[in-house]
Amino acid sequence: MRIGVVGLGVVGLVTGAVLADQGHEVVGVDIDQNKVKGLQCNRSPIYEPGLDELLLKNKNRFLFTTDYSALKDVDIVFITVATPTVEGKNYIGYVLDAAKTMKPYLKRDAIVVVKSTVVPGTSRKVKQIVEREVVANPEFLKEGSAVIDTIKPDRIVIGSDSKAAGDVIENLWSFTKTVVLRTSIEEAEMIKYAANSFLATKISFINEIANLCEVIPNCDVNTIAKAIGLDKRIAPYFLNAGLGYGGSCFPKDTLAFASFARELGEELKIVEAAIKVNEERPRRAVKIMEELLGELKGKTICILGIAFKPNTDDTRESVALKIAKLLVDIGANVIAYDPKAKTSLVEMVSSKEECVKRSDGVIIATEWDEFRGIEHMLKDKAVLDGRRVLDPNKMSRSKYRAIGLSKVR
Ligand SMILES: NC(=O)C1=CN([C@@H]2O[C@H](COP(=O)(O)OP(=O)(O)OC[C@H]3O[C@@H](n4cnc5c(N)ncnc54)[C@H](O)[C@@H]3O)[C@@H](O)[C@H]2O)C=CC1
Ligand SMILES: O=C(O)[C@H]1O[C@H](OP(=O)(O)OP(=O)(O)OC[C@H]2O[C@@H](n3ccc(=O)[nH]c3=O)[C@H](O)[C@@H]2O)[C@H](O)[C@@H](O)[C@@H]1O
Repeated sequence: MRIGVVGLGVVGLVTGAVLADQGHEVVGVDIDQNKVKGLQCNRSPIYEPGLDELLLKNKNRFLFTTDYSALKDVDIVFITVATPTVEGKNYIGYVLDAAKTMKPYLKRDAIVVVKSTVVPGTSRKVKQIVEREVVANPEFLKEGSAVIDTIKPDRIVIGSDSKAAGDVIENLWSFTKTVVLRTSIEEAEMIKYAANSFLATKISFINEIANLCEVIPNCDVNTIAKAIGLDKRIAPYFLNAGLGYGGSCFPKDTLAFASFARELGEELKIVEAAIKVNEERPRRAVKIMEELLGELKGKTICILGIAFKPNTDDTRESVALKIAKLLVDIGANVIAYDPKAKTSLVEMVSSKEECVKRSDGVIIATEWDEFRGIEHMLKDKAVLDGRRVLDPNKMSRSKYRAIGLSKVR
């Protein structure tokens, strides 16, 4: 089929690349000229495992442009533009702009698919604008495993008014051989927010248990998480205690969902509590460093990992950067190392060895594999293992703290 993808971020690029790999002719449209130019020269704007290879392999089937008229022959067009949270609310301006701009070029029977995360009611607005069938097909991929998540998703959600339009999209994704849920448009939009909010809540829940473990002797949150996760009703996933959730989605989507509910006169109390717990994480990390090192003004703190999670160069809403900012504000010197991500907020150094060597204290903020097994490098340093990558038995008792591990052991 001929497919359009509007918005070439993680979701648009991966969706386009995977569909091109299935033999479809795909055209990607973005308003960012630099991004499009780079893609035309085979330069991917993001690091995502497997994506470069897929783009290269399908370079004749996935073309890039800033010109919306390239959508004139497409059978299906995905809207994958950004939907940031602005002043606490889901901003759908880019989605509506994309819909308005594409409309004059679309074939009469083209199907418009809303893949961006949008509050219930948005896809129906898109339908009014484009005057074509609209399908809500939310995306559940994770950064760092976006390609594999798109090829093998846990489920596909297809919300549509028209059975025929829904069938076309169901058929498009049939190669994934996964469970398909056919829903109303509004249910599909709601499922996305409910899923992200539930996952964020799971993380905040275990982070509160971690806080409690730290003030009880002989307690390790990892043992608690493992044991509760063996109950099939709880499941072992998303129970890694740490410095809190970051990234381009959980923080923005939980906020937007809670304020969307409030506008309708409903309070999502649990989601609001999950947000509050998460917002307190960076300050807690700084407090632990203060307990280890005393006043941090003038001290050098090395942050290992600034990406919001491993295997990505994405630093959007990265907890590491929030901690860095707090440290800078209180007068600490902050240096950081990350295998892939960059920032201009603090000095980046080129190796973990240099970062550690120059520091008084070390915070492990992202669980990159290369930070495992480095206990020997950390002797004589104050260390906060914010992502539980170190072996507590190999660490000094007085200068080391780990999230969710008793202060007194
Ligand atoms: N990043 C992720 O892991 C996931 C993101 N999502 C959702 O998917 C959507 C896209 O997210 P990302 O790929 O991270 O976005 P992104 O922010 O990385 O990229 C969005 C792209 O849209 C482009 N854009 C904005 N307005 C445009 C317009 N009118 N016409 C054409 N292009 C336009 C921007 O230039 C940018 O390149 C968001 O709604 C997000 O919540 C859903 C699941 C996973
Ligand atoms: O809507 C989205 O954009 C996506 O948001 C998340 O994906 P992503 O943000 O890429 O990454 P996650 O693996 O979910 O991690 C998010 C944050 O939670 C933290 N996290 C995750 C799991 C855990 O157990 N503990 C924990 O602190 C990570 O460190 C990271 O900062 C969801 O997992 C995806 O299903 C969803 O599609």
